[in-house]
Amino acid sequence: MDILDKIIEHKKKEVAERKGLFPIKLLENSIYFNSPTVSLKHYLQCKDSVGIIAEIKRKSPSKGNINPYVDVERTSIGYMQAGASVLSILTDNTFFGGNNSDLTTARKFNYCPILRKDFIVDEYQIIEAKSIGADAILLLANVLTKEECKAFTTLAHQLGLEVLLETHTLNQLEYYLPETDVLGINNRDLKTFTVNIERSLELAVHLPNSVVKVSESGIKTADDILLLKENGFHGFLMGEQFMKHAKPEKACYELILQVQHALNLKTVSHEN
Ligand SMILES: O=P(O)(O)OC[C@@H](O)[C@@H](O)c1c[nH]c2ccccc12
Repeated sequence: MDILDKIIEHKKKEVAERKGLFPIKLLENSIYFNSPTVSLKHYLQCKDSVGIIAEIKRKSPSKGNINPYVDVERTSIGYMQAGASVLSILTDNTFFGGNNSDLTTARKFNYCPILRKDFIVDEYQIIEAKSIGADAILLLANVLTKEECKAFTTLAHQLGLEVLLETHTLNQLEYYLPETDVLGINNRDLKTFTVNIERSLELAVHLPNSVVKVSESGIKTADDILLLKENGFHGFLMGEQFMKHAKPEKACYELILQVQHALNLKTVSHEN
């Protein structure tokens, strides 16, 4: 049994418990349940932003503790002030140290798209995502059947949420549907933890330009982002590279400055 199997087994038990503790009727009473959402797809296509999806990740199965006591209010606001386009908040507690209130805290203080990063195995979690203030959910092709992905996408849209579909292999690109909002390519193999951003480049050539694409995991430098941008990526999901610093928002700010500087230089040299 690999780590992904363990996570999913645990998640199914957790969801069954939560359904008992917080029935759907209760979730529907949340102030966020009927609130309008902010479009991830739209924000990722804004021409004047770099496209960073900045993540709050306290720990991970591959790295252990990264920043267990992060101040979510300060860091989420700081990420947005740094020029990030989207926030990604891990809400899984057992393996990633996050929780639903991290997302709600980020929601209270920011007007931007917020991705709920968790392992969705049940429709209940999609309703829960809306009730805690998320704008978008992650669906993993690694974990779900094509039919489940389709049904979960339909429910997400009914609730006003967008879907980031995460893939890792060529076969999984078949999960992409016309109604999928954003396609993610995870550079990390969730079963072995090997990370290589080449994975994004290899898979992207099989996709039409019109697909909004996000490269996820293992992104470290401005050069990584420039390379991915040249290959048609709109979004860059980054966790550890920021979170390993005491002030993740400062690392985010510096990286965005570097990318903007490189992009400006490029425009100037094209003009000459
Ligand atoms: O910390 P990194 O290497 O920058 O990766 C961020 C993000 O892509 C990663 O946390 C992630 C991608 N897909 C996931 C699915 C579940 C949990 C976590 C993830």
